[in-house]
Amino acid sequence: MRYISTRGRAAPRDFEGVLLAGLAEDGGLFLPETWPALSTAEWRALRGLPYAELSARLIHPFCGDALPFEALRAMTGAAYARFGHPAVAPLIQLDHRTFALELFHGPTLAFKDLAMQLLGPLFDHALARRGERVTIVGATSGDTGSAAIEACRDREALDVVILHPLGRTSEVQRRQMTTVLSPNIRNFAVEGDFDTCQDLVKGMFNDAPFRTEQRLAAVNSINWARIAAQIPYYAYAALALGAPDRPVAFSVPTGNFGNVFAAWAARRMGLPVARLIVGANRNDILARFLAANDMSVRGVEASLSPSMDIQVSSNFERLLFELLDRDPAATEAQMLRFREEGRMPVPNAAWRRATTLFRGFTLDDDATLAEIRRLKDTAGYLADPHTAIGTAAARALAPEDPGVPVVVAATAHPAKFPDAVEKATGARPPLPPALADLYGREERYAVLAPDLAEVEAGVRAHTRRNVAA
Ligand SMILES: Cc1ncc(COP(=O)(O)O)c(C=O)c1O
Ligand SMILES: N[C@@H](CCOP(=O)(O)O)C(=O)O
Repeated sequence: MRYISTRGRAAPRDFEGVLLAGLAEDGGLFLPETWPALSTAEWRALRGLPYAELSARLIHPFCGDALPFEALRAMTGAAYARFGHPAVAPLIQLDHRTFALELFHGPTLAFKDLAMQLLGPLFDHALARRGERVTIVGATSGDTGSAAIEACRDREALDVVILHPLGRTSEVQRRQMTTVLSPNIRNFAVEGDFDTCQDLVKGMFNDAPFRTEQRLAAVNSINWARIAAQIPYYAYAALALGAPDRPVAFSVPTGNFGNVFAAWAARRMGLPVARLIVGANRNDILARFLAANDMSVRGVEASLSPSMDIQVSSNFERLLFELLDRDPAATEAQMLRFREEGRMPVPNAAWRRATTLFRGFTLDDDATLAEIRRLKDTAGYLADPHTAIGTAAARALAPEDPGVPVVVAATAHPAKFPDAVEKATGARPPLPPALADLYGREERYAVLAPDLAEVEAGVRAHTRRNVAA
């Protein structure tokens, strides 16, 4: 399997190449040159498989010769054995046609663990084979950071630097990152929002000498391997509900567009997906795009669903490339204009194509609290604020055909956002036993200005220290 950049000017790579490269050198994102597709009979043959087996079978077509199937199967087996539920990603029925796909039974209680627990061993495998080490730089609005840190801590060939927006995550999210004191981990709190952090990460990748010197790698969903590892849970849910002989819809609380793009990729592989519902908080750029082709940045605002406090969604570029019939020059022109002007006039034909599958939905904080309360009252279900946006979106925008079930990506455990959940329901969700002492642990992080030179200096100081150690 070969991968090409959405901007067309970076050399194509194999799976291992894109795993280690992260962002393409031309600033674009990697995508498979051709999409693997399964026939109806092949999808049927996957029904009833355990999660680890299903994920190995669906991810392997993206790996090609770079990784033998048995090696990948051993990795998925070990990764998902760590999860706190035997189904790994259980499906919970909320009403007659709505289901929550719980993606938060991994070690850091958010959907990021599904991919990140696999990324750690994938990095190890590739780096051991090459005799190399890398510096991982990542940006987080709260969940990617802790999942990456948990997956990469104490791994010999990895140094990790995570940027989070100062004061803009929940306290549980921050502590999950900053209390990990492993010598290969470094946390920076940046005076800015998530978009600032993500921009700094891309700035480091686009600084070619620094990128080479530090041998940078990515754990954000700019890394194709993240998306590939998020595809199987959509198939797992759909197969359980009757696919490929029954279509399903997904409602996905969305920020960086990686999770819903993985659902789009599952559909591209032949899974019958009738609709993709994109849920947003007041940072509603994607909902405005889908409603009225208004892709314009208005500045990130803080909300009760901080992981979705994002305006510049990295993975939108992957969808845009597909909507523009894989025209890299047109994609690059759009992205450069978006960066310069903060708005992107997507050609009408491409926008209309997007709206045949995607619907956008926005929920403010008060309505999010009301939805958390409603779920508790009607289904006895405790949802975190991100998931609640997904369930409200599912009710509002379910397909007209009542025979199509709607699966909501339940992206985080309610205990990660105890203040919001308590405010909505009066009940404070306790942390699971493995994190029960989180508030008593020592924290370590440095506060940095949103300045590329300062951040690069911080990364250098971290990796030098590790080289010396
Ligand atoms: C709990 C939670 N829900 C939803 C999202 C949005 O997902 P994505 O960034 O893949 O769109 C995130 C962040 O990624 C998250 O942490
Ligand atoms: N919501 C994310 C933001 C980064 O998303 P990613 O999927 O690109 O890693 C977070 O919680 O950090």
